[in-house]
Amino acid sequence: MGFLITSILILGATILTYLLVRHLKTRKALKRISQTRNYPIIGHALVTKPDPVGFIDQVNGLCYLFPENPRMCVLWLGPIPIVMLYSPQLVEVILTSNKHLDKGFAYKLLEPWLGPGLLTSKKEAWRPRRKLLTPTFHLEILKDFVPIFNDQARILTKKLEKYSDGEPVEVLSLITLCTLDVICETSMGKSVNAQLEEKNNEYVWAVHTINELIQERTKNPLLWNDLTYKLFGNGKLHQKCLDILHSFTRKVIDDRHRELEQSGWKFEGRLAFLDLLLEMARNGQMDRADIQAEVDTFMFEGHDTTSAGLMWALHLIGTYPEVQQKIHDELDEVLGEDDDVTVEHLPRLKYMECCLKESLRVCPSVPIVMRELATDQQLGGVTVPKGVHVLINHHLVHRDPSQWPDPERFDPDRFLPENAAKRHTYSFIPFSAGSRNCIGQRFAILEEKVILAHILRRFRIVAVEARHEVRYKVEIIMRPINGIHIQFYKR
Ligand code: HEM
Repeated sequence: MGFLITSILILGATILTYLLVRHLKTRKALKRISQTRNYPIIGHALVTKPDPVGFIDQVNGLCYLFPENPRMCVLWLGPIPIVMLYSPQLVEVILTSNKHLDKGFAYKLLEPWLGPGLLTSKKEAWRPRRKLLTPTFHLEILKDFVPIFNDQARILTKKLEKYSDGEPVEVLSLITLCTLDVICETSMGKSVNAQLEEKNNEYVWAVHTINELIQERTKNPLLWNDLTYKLFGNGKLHQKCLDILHSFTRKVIDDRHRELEQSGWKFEGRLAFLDLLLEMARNGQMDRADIQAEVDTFMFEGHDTTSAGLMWALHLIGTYPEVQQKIHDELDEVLGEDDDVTVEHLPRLKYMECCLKESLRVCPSVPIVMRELATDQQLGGVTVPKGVHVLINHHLVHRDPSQWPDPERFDPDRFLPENAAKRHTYSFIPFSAGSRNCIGQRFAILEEKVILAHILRRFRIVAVEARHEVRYKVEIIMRPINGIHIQFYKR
């Protein structure tokens, strides 16, 4: 017995010594990168702000403490270092690399929800899956979705008409139901009528709640273990969200599967993304768990990102009447009396596209992404060791003053071709970049253009909150703390 206890103690001491030596080695390697005062093992724990707003202010504030090139610094989440990059040059090194394609620990916390789907999977599993799914987002396929974007946008504007006397409306919840209907109908081939059912949508509630829980858990390494999370964290609420999210998507898959079986697997008209997944499963290229993971991933990524993008665009356009006037003029000229926004109209809505891009620059729906270094990597003259996590901060890259003079100014003209051509390719990365970029970016821009066109051709909008009044939190998506309120006036 005594021998056993001594052996366990020696083993424990050896593991702890190994971890400590490794930790001290990493600290030494990262010493030359800018960082505020921190301590071995606990890192920045003594000064880390616990609330989501304070935390992101603190993270973004580092850029003002360390504004010079190479524009990188280190944050320590306890013993774990995160190297934050905020210059296009450094971001390019990581995003163009074919080695650093894994996402790292924060995405592990997404796995109970999104499984090993495209967003979270390791590069070995990701590569063939991405190859398989990329053609389903081909522009020719996306064009078929435009009538659905129109139908759902019409329902949204009809709902907004109720408020067209200038009563302030909290817009995120209304838009989210619209983008949820869009993703279900386009990609899953199934309408869920979220917009028409007035009751609170459980799925949307669960998406927002689980986002908050994951953000809170990411900051606290003590809660990364499932058991400690269940015992001391919000494990119960997390499980409740998972049950709601998975039963919603399971039903979407089962319903479609049943419909296809009943029709003898005859596909009529446009093939939905889910149809393709089910067909791949029939051909043995995927199993049921793979389908569930991809449906969960696309349902989430495909609606929550676009609704946040549209909300921020309305807030910014509603703040600048002169910008809005130009959009109104363009819409009148391009659409005339036409009710629908057609595939032919879309490329002609050039100024509106500049406004959407400028909104994504100022308020990127996905403000940060992470990568785990697969090998040692030179960054800003320092060798950052393999295994370290790199955080790419879109919010700050989009404010690099060498690329974006007066970065806080909202100026859609920055995206006119003659101005955009002068900038570094990686200075604007709302959809990330490189081979692991957003698969849905063209879908997102088309959808946002159609919905925005429907809203702005019918209404003049006014943002209730001034820009400096809006406090936001960063979960996976960037959201305002107290919502965004807009007044709508019929044109
Ligand atoms: C304004 C809208 C959107 C924004 C700002 C956005 C942004 C992003 C970003 C930054 C990433 C990289 C994430 C990372 O590296 O961790 C990403 C990945 C992804 N996005 Fe989007 N996205 C949007 C819309 C969409 C839509 C509409 C879909 C689907 C219909 C979608 C599906 C995905 C998927 C599946 C990935 C993972 C891709 C991969 O790893 O291969 N996104 N998105």
